[in-house]
Amino acid sequence: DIRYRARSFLGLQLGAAPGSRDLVGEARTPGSSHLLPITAYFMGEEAPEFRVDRITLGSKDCQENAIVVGDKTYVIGRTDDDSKSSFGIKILDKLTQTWIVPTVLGAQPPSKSHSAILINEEKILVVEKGVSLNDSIWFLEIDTPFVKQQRKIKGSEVVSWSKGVLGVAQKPVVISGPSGVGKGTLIAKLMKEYPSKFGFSVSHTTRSPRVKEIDGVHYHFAGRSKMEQDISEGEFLEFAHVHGNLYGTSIEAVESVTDEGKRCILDIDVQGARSVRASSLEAIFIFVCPPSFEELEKRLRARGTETEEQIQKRLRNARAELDQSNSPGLFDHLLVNDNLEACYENLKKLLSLDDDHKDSDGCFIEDGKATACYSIMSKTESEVFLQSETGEVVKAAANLLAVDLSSLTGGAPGRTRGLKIHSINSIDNCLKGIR
Ligand SMILES: Nc1ncnc2c1ncn2[C@@H]1O[C@H](COP(=O)(O)OP(=O)(O)OP(=O)(O)O)[C@@H](O)[C@H]1O
Ligand SMILES: Nc1nc2c(ncn2[C@@H]2O[C@H](COP(=O)(O)O)[C@@H](O)[C@H]2O)c(=O)[nH]1
Repeated sequence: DIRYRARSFLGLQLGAAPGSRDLVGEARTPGSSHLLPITAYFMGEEAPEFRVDRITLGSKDCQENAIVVGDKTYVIGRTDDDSKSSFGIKILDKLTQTWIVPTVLGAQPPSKSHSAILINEEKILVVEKGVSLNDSIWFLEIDTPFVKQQRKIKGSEVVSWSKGVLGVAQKPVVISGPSGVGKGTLIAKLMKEYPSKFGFSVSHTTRSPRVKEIDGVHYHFAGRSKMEQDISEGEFLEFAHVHGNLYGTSIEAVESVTDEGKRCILDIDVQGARSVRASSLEAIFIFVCPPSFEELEKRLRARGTETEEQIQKRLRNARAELDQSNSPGLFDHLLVNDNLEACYENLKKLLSLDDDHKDSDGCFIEDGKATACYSIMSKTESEVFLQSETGEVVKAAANLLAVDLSSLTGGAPGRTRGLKIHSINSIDNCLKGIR
């Protein structure tokens, strides 16, 4: 039913009289020439300035989608500007009756034509047409933990693009512990033994390189102002002031490892671990303890990389970090690094125990690289159905795809991993799902 489908696309109440709190537009349903009279009214008046009056959903000239989420309406539009086209996003706040132009974080979709649907209070699914299926699934994060965090930092409205990635990656491993406990030593052993399985998240830091440290390998050594600017532009998953310097994990540092099909290892302090815990990145958190405070001091001195003043600072901070290792819900595992070999064996055991996520399972689409032209047809609680624009719905059941929403896992901001897509064998299955 065209009206039903248009309503579920837009989240709008159709046929509402002027004066009601409804948004308005004109909707053309996929494969149909019907135009539905939807005129957007707001508090008795037409919405000002950015009026949504030409929504042509699912057709080639798709320009705008309006998605209602509580008191806000997100308008996702495509703007053609000289030779370049890009996404424009505006938010209508019903309470204040104002249009807000949010800061948009993350790499944006290719901005061809698209369809969109709200999948939960945190994310809008956007399906791009005329690109490969691998590149067609995007999420506009509107209220994920990452967006909430960025909103707080910027003090203004923020949304963030996140690309859907087929298949499930293994959870990254966050390793924390006081300076000198042996985190780097344990990670180096792991990377040496399993070079194709694990990849190191190369952090940024404002501290000076030590002898033998290589820029881009051990750290990205950065100037403070550039790093602060990149942080304010949302490029970092987490950052913290540690022992008098700024350290941070860029989103790219984690995603480049995961994109290589490797399990990402992060060596970060306790503040950083807390931030990652609060982010959308699902990870395993390990705290490494020294056998005693005296032994920690001995190792730090024996390493010979810090001045006496820096050693004292690191030891003071170590006490605070050790206190926080028991914070409820922060660390999943504690490892005591007394005998190095024994600790390393325990680390390996612990990591293989969590081997429940196999790489790239659950994707049933054979050719994700072929150019696809799908638009969103409908949604159930756990799946979104996509219809090929080149097929006729009733006859060509193979042209229907289901995106499994239950399988999504948080990647670092910028990617949503765990996408499973399968073709619908029978139109009946699909219709059953919709009903
Ligand atoms: N189990 C161990 N027994 C004795 N020495 C160790 C052990 N583990 C690591 N070390 C030594 O302790 C020193 C500190 O180790 P490492 O640099 O790996 O610590 P870290 O936790 O990574 O420190 P930071 O947080 O400052 O980077 C190194 O000289 C290392 O060789
Ligand atoms: N929050 C973050 N902490 C980090 C990051 N990279 C490293 N660290 C931590 O800093 C201290 C000191 O490291 P050092 O190399 O100067 O000895 C140590 O505890 C690391 O775990 C980061 O990106 N974010």
